Amino acid sequence: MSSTAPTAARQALRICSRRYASTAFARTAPRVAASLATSGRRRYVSETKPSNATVNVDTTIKAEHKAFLSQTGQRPPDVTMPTTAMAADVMMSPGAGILKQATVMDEGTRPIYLDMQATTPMDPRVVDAMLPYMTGMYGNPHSRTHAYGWETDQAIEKAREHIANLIGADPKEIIFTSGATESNNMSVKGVARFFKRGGKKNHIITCQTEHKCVLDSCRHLQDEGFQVTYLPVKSNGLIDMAELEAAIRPETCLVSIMTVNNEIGVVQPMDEIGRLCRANKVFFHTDGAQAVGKIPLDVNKMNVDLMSISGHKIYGPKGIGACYVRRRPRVRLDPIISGGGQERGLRSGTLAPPLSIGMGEAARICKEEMEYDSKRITRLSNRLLEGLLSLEHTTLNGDRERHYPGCVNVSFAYVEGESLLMALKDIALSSGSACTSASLEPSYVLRALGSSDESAHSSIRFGIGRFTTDDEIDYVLKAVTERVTFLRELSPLWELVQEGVDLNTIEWSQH
Ligand SMILES: Cc1ncc(COP(=O)(O)O)c(C=O)c1O
Ligand code: FES
Repeated sequence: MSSTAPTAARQALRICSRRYASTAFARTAPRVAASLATSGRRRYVSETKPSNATVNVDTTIKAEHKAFLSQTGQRPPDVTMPTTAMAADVMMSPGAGILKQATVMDEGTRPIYLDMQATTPMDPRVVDAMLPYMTGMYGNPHSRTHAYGWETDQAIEKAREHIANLIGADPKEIIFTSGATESNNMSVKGVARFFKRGGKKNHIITCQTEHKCVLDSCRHLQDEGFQVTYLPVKSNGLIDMAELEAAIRPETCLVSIMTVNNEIGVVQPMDEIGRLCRANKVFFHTDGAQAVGKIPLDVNKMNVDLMSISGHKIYGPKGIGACYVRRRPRVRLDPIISGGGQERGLRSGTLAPPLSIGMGEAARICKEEMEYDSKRITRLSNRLLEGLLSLEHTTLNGDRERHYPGCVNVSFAYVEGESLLMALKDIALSSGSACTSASLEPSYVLRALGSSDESAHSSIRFGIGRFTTDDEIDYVLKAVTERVTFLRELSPLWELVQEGVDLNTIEWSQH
C-alpha cells in the first residue's frame, strides 16, 4: 500500500459519509464503501491528482496512429491502458481487489473515466444490496413452495417498485429484461408483430439518430414486410414535430423516439410527442437508457406507453434492464422470448435476483439523489464546456438548451478525433457509442445533424457522472487544451488557417 493510502482511505470514508449522511443508508453503514476505504483502495482521483499536475504530451501518437490506420482500420488493442501492476495487486487481495476493479477511482494506474454513456461504475451501495443474493439467499424467485423462493421474490418486487417509482409507473408495469437492447427489441418488434397479426397496422416511425438496437430492430421488421419511416433531425439533433405529425398514417402502430441521445445528449420533446401519439391512438415507445435516473421522467405525464431502461447506465450492474409496458390503456405485444410465462408472459426465463435487486437499488439511489447529482453534474459540465469552447474552432454538437449536461460532445476542427483519443490515453473517452467504437467511420448521429465527415471525425464525447470530480475536470481541460494545440501544430490545414486562408476557397487537385 502506498504511503498516501491511510490519508486517502480516511478521505474516501469522509466523502462516503458526507454523501450518504442524509440518507437512510447512513444507518446501515456503507459496508463495501467502508471496506474499500479502509483498505486504502477507494480513492477519488481528486485526492492524488492535483489540479496543477503537469500534462505530458505523448509525442509517439503520430507514428502509432499512422501504423494502425495503415493496417486494418481498427483501433489498436492497447488503447485501454495496460495495468499489470494493478492486476497483480487485484489477484493478491481477494474481495477488495475485485471491488477495486469495479470502481474507477484508482488514479495513477487507470485513466480518468469520462465515458459515462458507455457505462457507469456500480455504486458501492448497489453492490451491498446484491451480495446477499449471490450467497445465502439463492432461492429461485419463482419457487412458490418455500422460504428461499419467497424471500428472493420479495426483494425482487421491492426492486421493481424502486424502478417504477423512478419513472412514475406502477410496479406491475415493469418487466425485467437483460438490458435496454432487449427492451428495445421487445418493444419495437413486439408491438409491430402483434398489430400485424391483426392485419391492418404495419407502419412504424422512428428517427435516424436512434441507437443501433432500435434501428436494427426496424430493419428486421422491414424484412418481415413492415414499412418504417426514419425521421431526420434538425441540425440541433431534435426531431421536427411537424414532420412527425405528417408521417403518422392510419396504419401506424408505433412511434419510437429516444428520450436522451447517447452520443450528443439532446433531450427530445417527449411531452409533445406523447400528446401527438395519444391523440392519434399510436403507441409511443422511448429508449430511456440514457435518460432514466438522470432527468425527471413521468410516463403518465409524457404519455409514454413503453420505455426501455438499462441497469448499467444508472450505476447498477450490467446484463440487466427493464421495460415499462403500460397497462391502462393496455399495450399489446408479442413476446420475443417464450417459455415459462414469467414477467406477465412477456419475458420468460428465471429472473436474475442479484442483478434485478442491484438495479432496483440503483434506481432507488437515483431517485433519492437526482437533485444532488444533477446539480453537481451540471456545474462540472458547464465548467468543462466553457473551458473547451474557449479553444478556437471548437463547437458543441447538439442543442445547448434541450440537453442532458452529463453528455458533452464537442468537435475540435483541424484535429482528427482518433488521433486526439490516442493522445488522451490517460482519459477514457469515446467519439460515440461503445458498440461502434471499433469503427473509424464518422458517427451516423453527427452525420444526421448535417455535420461534415471531417467535423464528425473530429468529435469527442465527454461523459460526466456521479463520481466525476472537479479535479478530474481540471485535469481533462488542461490535457485536452495542450494536446489539441499540439496536434493542430502538426496539421498543414491548421497552418493555412493560421495564415488566414479560407479553406473553402481552395481548389484541391484530384489524383
Ligand atoms: C440509448 C441507448 N440505448 C440502448 C443501449 C443498450 O443498452 P444495454 O447495454 O443495456 O443493452 C444503450 C447503451 O449501450 C444506449 O445508450
Ligand atoms: S450497445 Fe452500448 S453503446 Fe451501443
